Amino acid sequence: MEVRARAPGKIILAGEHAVVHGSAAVAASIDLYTYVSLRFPTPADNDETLTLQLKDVSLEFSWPVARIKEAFPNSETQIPPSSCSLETLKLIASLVDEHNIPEAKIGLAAGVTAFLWLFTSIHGCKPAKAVVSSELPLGSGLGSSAAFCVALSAAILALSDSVTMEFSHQGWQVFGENELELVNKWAFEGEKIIHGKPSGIDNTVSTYGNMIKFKSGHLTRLKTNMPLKMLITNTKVGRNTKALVASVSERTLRHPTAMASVFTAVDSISSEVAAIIQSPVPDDLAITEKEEKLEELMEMNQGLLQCMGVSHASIETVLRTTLKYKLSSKLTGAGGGGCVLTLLPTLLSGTVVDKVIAELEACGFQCLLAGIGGNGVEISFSGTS
Ligand SMILES: Nc1ncnc2c1ncn2[C@@H]1O[C@H](COP(=O)(O)OP(=O)(O)O)[C@@H](O)[C@H]1O
Ligand SMILES: C[C@@](O)(CCOP(=O)(O)O)CC(=O)O
Ligand SMILES: [Mg+2]
Repeated sequence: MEVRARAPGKIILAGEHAVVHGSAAVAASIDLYTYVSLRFPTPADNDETLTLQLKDVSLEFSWPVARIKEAFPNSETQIPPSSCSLETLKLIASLVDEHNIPEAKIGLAAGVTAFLWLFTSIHGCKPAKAVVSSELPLGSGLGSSAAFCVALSAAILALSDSVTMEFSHQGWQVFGENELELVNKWAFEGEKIIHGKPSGIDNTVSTYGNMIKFKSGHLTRLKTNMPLKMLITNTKVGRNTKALVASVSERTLRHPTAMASVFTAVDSISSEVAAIIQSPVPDDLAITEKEEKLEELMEMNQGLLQCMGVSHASIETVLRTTLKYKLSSKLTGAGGGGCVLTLLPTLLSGTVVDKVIAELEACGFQCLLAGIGGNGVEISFSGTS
């Protein structure tokens, strides 16, 4: 039997980085997904390897199960989810190192390590093949790392004894609440391996979908009927979330009082964004007023992200370009390059949208309009057991 899982990427409307330090943040899922298919070989396959195929980067990693047992002698299935100790991380890293990942793609090692930790923790040392592909740009602020961990955790758990719910064998299906909680906890452990110190917002919004407020590990699901359209501009400047999160923590150590004020300001912005998004929208005038408030809050949040040191020349170019059309923007995700959000007001003409996209693309950026607030992780079965 083969299981497929798909988990969405996300945008952060307010509060990135500050959320790692206890402030509130608001995020929404987007309709771009990471897909994982997982199957166990049949006896006829005579396959004794654990394989991870990463289609987006055209790499495949395969280990004989005996080699994993040898490198990792104390591996045991973990119930409930637990963190990967430093010692185990080193053992897994030695398995990943055997594959000589090209230097330019070294950021992938953390993802491969997360896979090995999630798989062996849930299934032990067993042959299997996982195939990953994504519609998300990797390392761009749209939460590819979280979607990777959520889709992997969902697929791995779906074929484990930890999930006992009955599934029909047709189309994409959602897990029950208990299963979602388990997927989210495991995915968080994977994100820890990739991000170092994640807040948990990315894996949570990828698991549950829709729009959420997140503070100190606590999730509030937001209900909204406000139409929200965002242009996503990928500067295509590569960066690494782990390094950016660490740089904000270092600045916080150097300037604890000033940074505490920055984080408090972001907390208020996120709470206001959540309140605006949730309040009823009786008419077009009310929508315009709300959009104007959101635009101002996005600009304020961007200013504070600059204070944290995570903006970038490419991000500033997007801000200046969109401002020419009186549109407000902020970086989304870890910054340092990556993606920028621009609010597209409901009454904005299509011609202006086309012009701003043309100007951004002429700078070498890539624009996309994704659907916001769809389902979280889903799974689908095929084949017979
Ligand atoms: N589809 C994928 N295939 C392989 N690795 C992936 C994939 N998606 C995410 N990753 C892992 O996540 C890392 C990117 O995560 P991160 O720096 O947090 O950026 P973001 O989450 O904003 O995309 C990659 O370097 C890789 O380790
Ligand atoms: C910077 C941060 O707030 C979001 C990172 O998102 P991304 O990996 O850049 O998509 C980190 C976190 O919350 O774990
Ligand atoms: Mg990430």
